Amino acid sequence: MTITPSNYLFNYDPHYKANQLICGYGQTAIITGWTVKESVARYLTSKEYAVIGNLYSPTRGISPLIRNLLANPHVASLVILQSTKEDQNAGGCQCLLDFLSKGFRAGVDHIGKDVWIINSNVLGYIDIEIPAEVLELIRESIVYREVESISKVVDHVKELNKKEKKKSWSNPLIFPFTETSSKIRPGTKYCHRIEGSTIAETWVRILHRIKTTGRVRPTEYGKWQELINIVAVVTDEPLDFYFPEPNYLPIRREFINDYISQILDDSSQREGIKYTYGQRLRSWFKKDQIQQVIDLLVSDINSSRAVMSLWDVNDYDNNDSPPCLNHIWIRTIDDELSLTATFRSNDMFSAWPSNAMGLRALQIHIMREIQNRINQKLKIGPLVTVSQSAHIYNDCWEYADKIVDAEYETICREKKYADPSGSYLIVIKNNQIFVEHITPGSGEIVNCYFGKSARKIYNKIAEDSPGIGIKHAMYLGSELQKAEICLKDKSYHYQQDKPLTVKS
Ligand SMILES: O=c1ccn([C@H]2C[C@H](O)[C@@H](COP(=O)(O)O)O2)c(=O)[nH]1
Repeated sequence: MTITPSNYLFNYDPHYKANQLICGYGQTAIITGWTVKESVARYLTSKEYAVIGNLYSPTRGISPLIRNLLANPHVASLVILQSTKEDQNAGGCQCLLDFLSKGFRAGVDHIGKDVWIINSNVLGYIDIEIPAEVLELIRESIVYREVESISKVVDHVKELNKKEKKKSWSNPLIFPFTETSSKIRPGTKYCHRIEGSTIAETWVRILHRIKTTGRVRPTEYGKWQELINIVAVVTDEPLDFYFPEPNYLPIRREFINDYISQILDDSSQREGIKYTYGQRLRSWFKKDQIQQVIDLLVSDINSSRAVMSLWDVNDYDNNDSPPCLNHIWIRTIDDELSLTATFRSNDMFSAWPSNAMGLRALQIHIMREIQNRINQKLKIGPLVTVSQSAHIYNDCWEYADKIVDAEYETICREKKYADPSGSYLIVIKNNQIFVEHITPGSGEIVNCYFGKSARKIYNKIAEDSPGIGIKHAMYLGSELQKAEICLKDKSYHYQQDKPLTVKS
């Protein structure tokens, strides 16, 4: 009896990101880049491929892919699909191709960890735990082809399946994987208000908050650390966007224009592309919602009906990847145009900075369009994002920690004096502690407190002004205690903001 090639079955056994892969029984691994993997799988039978999976990031995605291939040495060929703008921006597939054709060298990643760096114009890393000779073995043993459309993937895979089956090029090889753990402090689970002047600053504060108090929980993608409802308020992102020097954000300025177009511009439905936010906003519901909001606010700048919706109730039934960004509200107050957006689920490490920049671009666009049509000067107000599941995936924990270690202290050191809750002037008068509460900037007196006990006064202030800044509250506690000491021990003289001095 002759055995036809299709009778051979190989079991693909994924060791990493198993639930993100479509596994089959053939010898060809298909890497779909940013194209939805199911849109390739539907044209093939499971005997025709070994595995089908996405490759998003050259720094984080190539290592698990190579580890899985080493654990499955029956894979003889790779078909690498690069067909979307996102593939060009992220460069994952290009970097993988460069690994195969140009190799790699020893180096360190941007947090100082030893890694293999791929010889490519795109920055890509491979875990140092995989020995160099093993990486050379995989480069010599696997054949590969780059293709630019789903139909070409299918044709090529079918062609490969006509050929003789190949012998495995090695025994399965598995290498250790160092997973970083997290020391978590107690903290509230729900609703965190995090404010920063720029997207970059706010991002570092978000990373710090999730890494220190977020709950670690399993998800279908592996582990992540999560807080529920992070309300991020970006107060002063400049119109041309701030990128720190050196840039510690996970995005580059060149990437942002393409991303902005995904939020601002309509796009037609294409196989393999999930959706774009622009499409949801401009045409999905047969209305241009961005234009609706502009028209509404031109006719009534105070309207509280400026809502854009991206969530379609049908997403429950027929969308494997329903939009993470769900609602956007525009609201003007004191001539400031603010934008608030809600996300059902938000990857705060890899996605939030570009999400925030895209939304800021939308906010600027809407403000300028309204400005052009009305006789009223508008200012750009804050950008607010509400992320219901605000999470960081475990493969980013180490990077997140390094960024927090490098940047958080510096950011916190920048003094911000203006507490929107106002200021407090403390003196000793008539043998009592006397406190005046004044408005920020204009300094009008709105309330006063007096008594002999610091504790009673600060408790009352905390009850009256629960929105007071945390550092401001701590400062007031220590100032009031100093005043109480001076009241009790007449040899000391009290002066706000000055060290305790003995009266001469
Ligand atoms: O604009 C986006 C699109 C996706 N994601 C992240 C959130 C989740 O980590 C993942 C989507 O997974 P699901 O919730 O759809 O399973 O992608 C974002 O943060 N922002």
